[in-house]
Amino acid sequence: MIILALKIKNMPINIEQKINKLREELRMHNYNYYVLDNATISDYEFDLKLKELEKLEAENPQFFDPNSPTQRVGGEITKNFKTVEHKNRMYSLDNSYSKEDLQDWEKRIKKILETEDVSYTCELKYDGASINLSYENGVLVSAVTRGDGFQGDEVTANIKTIKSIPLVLKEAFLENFEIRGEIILPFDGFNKMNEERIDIGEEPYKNPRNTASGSLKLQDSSEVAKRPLDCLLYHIVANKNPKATHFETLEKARELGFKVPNAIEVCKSMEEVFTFIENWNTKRFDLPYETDGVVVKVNSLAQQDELGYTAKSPRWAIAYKFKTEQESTVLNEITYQVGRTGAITPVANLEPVQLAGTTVKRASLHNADQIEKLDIRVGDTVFVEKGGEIIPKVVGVDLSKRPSNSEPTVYITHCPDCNTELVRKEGDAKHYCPNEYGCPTQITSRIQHFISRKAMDIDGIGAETIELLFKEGLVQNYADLYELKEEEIIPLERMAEKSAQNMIVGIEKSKKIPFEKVLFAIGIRFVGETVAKKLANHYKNIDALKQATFEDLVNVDEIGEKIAKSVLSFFKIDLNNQLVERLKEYGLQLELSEESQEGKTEILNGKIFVVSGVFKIFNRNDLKKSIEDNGGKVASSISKKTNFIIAGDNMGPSKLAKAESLEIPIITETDYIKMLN
Ligand SMILES: NC(=O)c1ccc[n+]([C@@H]2O[C@H](COP(=O)([O-])OP(=O)(O)OC[C@H]3O[C@@H](n4cnc5c(N)ncnc54)[C@H](O)[C@@H]3O)[C@@H](O)[C@H]2O)c1
Ligand SMILES: [Zn+2]
Repeated sequence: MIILALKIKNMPINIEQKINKLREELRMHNYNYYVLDNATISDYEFDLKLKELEKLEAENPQFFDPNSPTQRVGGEITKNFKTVEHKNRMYSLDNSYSKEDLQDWEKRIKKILETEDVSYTCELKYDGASINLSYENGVLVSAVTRGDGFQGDEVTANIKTIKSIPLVLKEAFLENFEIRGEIILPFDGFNKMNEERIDIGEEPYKNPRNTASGSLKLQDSSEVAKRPLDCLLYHIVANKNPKATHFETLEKARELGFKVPNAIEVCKSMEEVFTFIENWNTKRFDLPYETDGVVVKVNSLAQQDELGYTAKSPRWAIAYKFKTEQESTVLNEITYQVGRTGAITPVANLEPVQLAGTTVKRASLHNADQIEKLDIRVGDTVFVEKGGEIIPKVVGVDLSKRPSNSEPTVYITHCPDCNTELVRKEGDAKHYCPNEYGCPTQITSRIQHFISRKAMDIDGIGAETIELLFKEGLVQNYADLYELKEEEIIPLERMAEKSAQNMIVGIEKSKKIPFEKVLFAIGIRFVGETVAKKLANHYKNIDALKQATFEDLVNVDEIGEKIAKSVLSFFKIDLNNQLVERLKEYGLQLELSEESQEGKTEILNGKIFVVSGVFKIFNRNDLKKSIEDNGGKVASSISKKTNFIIAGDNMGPSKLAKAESLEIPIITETDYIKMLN
């Protein structure tokens, strides 16, 4: 008896605790996902937990809390932007994973509407970050993120860098309205950004969605402008919408100049909705961007009004989530690749398996932590997923199929290539081979980088030829290329007189490649194409760059501490200096050419400018370019060395105070133009 009473007494407390624990957990995941753009569990796992909480709350209404993650849109506002209240709330969407869920939804809405006569629009669910654009008299006036649904971050300046978003509409449409869409990063652009990151030895970005969302939160719009973001629109909010249906409204949006994808259909029944879903479940892999489901919406706007909203989502819409393309297969072997910067990447060699239309044999295992976290072992049956990334990834292990003699994976301690002991810096997920100048793969990858299209663009030599030349002892570094002789090359495997000649011609031609590309080619870590261009324009020749101090470097516009340190350590190494001197002797361009100086003047003669605020005549980047083209230099922050500050509207108060205390003249853009004339 006593035991029973205790049990009954304890039960509600347990459920309450369980509910609170789930709420806590979900709040943490929301924070990781929306604020840090770095989720630590899969969306599917997240959705399961949310559904579990929904169920517990429905069964135990006494624990209702308006602040529960089931009652609120998951996002948050950040402190880095102006917080703006939404005129019309922004909602999330209810999720479903099965046809039954959709049929239940249909029943619910038909019951509320008291009619069988409902048609739907089906759209794809674009995977990015939601945005609300406000137009007044045909002009874009603000762009705000969803935030917590009530208020969001005002990111107008960043949004204006996205070329497909019309700043002024083709025709007037209502006095004012809002249009909502998804900021996405197409696969192409995402993969290109990652190639560049890998190129300079940075960890690649995880996935397009996080990267798109993270890009919106960058403080520097010129950085955002470099990212190939796009915006797909799906909803107009207007007081006096002249259209009667959602579909017609979207057509109108398209006419106004917005990018509204074509994969939209009006469906007269759930059967037609299912057909749309099935079609796009496979066709979506041909799209240039990521989609994670289909959004089904009641087409009639009058019916939408009648249905209204729950605390979190419209009743008139529901998302159907695609299942991620996943297959299981056997992991035969783990091999380790050495990158140009010495970074080690573990690779899963798989029993070939068909996945999303391609045969997959290899998949990325990321790093030692990932292998340990998932306890991945050779012989395991593993789950492989393919997203928009070039290389598929292993996401889990089917433990029920683990062989009884399986052994935990022991990560390598020494370089598979040169046997040097690997190192791991604090805060870095990857292991590195520190033998930068002796490790064969690092040597050949550096030469391969040197000849690559974006660098010296040497025709007639490919990556394999470099390996061959290295193996044969003909080149040890990129400078050796310029000593190669035809008669040395001809006897090599798979070489003929013609190909040897082509190589020599290609190498000779590369002597004309401009300085900024040479600077990129010599492979200073973190100096990518853009940074190389910046440094070349600022320092004009390699010797000036070599003499730059840390303070000089970090004061160059857009050059941070990491790059500055890397430049300094590159020139601390004798071998690098010897190579650079040799390149100079061979006649490579180690200073800006006269041609690239054309149209440029020396009027500003080394004067250092700091640019601050928003400008009317120039856009910020053009202003900086103009300063550099006329012999001036642009610095990132105000110091004693600054000669002038060109101030636009909204110059930051701390900059203003600093300028005044150092008595540095503050001029307008008009003053600047006068200075040039
Ligand atoms: N893994 C994690 O830790 C974690 C944490 C939080 C949230 N999540 C995931 O995020 C999702 C929840 O995020 P959410 O609240 O933004 O909901 P959601 O992304 O599932 O759906 C709502 C959003 O879909 C977007 N959308 C795209 N195409 C659309 C279209 N054609 N029509 C209308 N809207 C369209 C809109 O921006 C809208 O705000 C869930 O899938 C969840 O799994 C994951
Ligand atoms: Zn090595």
